[in-house]
Amino acid sequence: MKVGLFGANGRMGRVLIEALDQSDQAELSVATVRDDSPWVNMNVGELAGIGKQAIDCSAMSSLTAKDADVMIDFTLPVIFETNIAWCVEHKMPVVIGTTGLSEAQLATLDEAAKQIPIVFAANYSVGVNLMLSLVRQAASVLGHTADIEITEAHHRFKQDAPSGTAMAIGEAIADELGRDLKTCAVYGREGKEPERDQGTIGFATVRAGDIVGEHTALFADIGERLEITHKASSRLTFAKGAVHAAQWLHGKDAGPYSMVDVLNLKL
Ligand SMILES: NC(=O)C1=CN([C@@H]2O[C@H](COP(=O)(O)OP(=O)(O)OC[C@H]3O[C@@H](n4cnc5c(N)ncnc54)[C@H](OP(=O)(O)O)[C@@H]3O)[C@@H](O)[C@H]2O)C=CC1
Ligand SMILES: O=C(O)C1=N[C@H](C(=O)O)C[C@H](O)C1
Repeated sequence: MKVGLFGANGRMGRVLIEALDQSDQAELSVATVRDDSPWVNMNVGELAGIGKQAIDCSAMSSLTAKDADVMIDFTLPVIFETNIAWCVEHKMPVVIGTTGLSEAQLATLDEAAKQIPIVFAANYSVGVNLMLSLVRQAASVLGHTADIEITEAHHRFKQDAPSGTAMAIGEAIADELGRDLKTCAVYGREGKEPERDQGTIGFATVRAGDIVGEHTALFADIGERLEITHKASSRLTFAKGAVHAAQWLHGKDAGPYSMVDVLNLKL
């Protein structure tokens, strides 16, 4: 199966090249970069630091529908519309990992999924997708009495906050409790504040150094607290999950799919 990459030179793009090199079933067939990128014609293996590979990076404008069976897109929201429009126009299934998408962009994604198969997940690790079930269970038992706080930490280069995963954890907990995250979320605190409102879900963000990605959901009452934590120590975890998703997506009907579908995690 032929897999293509948008944004081959990004942090995730480079580890996706590595994950595809390690895959027995998926083969990297095209790796795009901006038309004016210094990486156009750079060998993908040399870009990823894994030794020379069969193909070089291509300018985005040279991409054709014959180049891949499925595309993978881990880029930034600024280029999201361009990439998804290309996939819709060329009837190309796509695995999307870009986070920080706006409400309008999520609506565009839903519209596109009426025409092409799309896997979209804020986090492609098995552990985080299991965590999304565990926090629901914790919320159903403790959530009506405990204070709920979600904390996340990432590297200094990350451009969106809170992380997509933190938002997905918040959505899962709010959904389980019948709350609307839009109205119950509190993002950071500063200065003099009234006593904590138990109906809220708090978010706190750390950006530092080279932290790959850490998330904790805290359920705290008087006398006890439960913390559910996931720590990613390698981006290869996300990349391997995305390659797995691409293989799973190949041949599927149009529709929106999640990593829970890919992993069949109906817990
Ligand atoms: N779902 C998941 O499991 C995970 C999701 N992510 C998400 O993946 C995304 C990428 O992360 P990361 O690799 O660290 O980010 P990087 O900043 O390292 O890479 C971003 C990529 O997008 C490209 N890009 C940015 N702006 C433009 C533009 N205007 N036109 C064309 N290309 C553009 C960059 O190309 P250029 O260098 O030329 O600008 C680069 O290839 C983020 O949204 C992150 O949150 C990350 C890890 C896991
Ligand atoms: O930007 C990152 O690096 C990551 N982004 C994703 C997110 O926003 O949740 C997933 C992972 O934590 C790494």
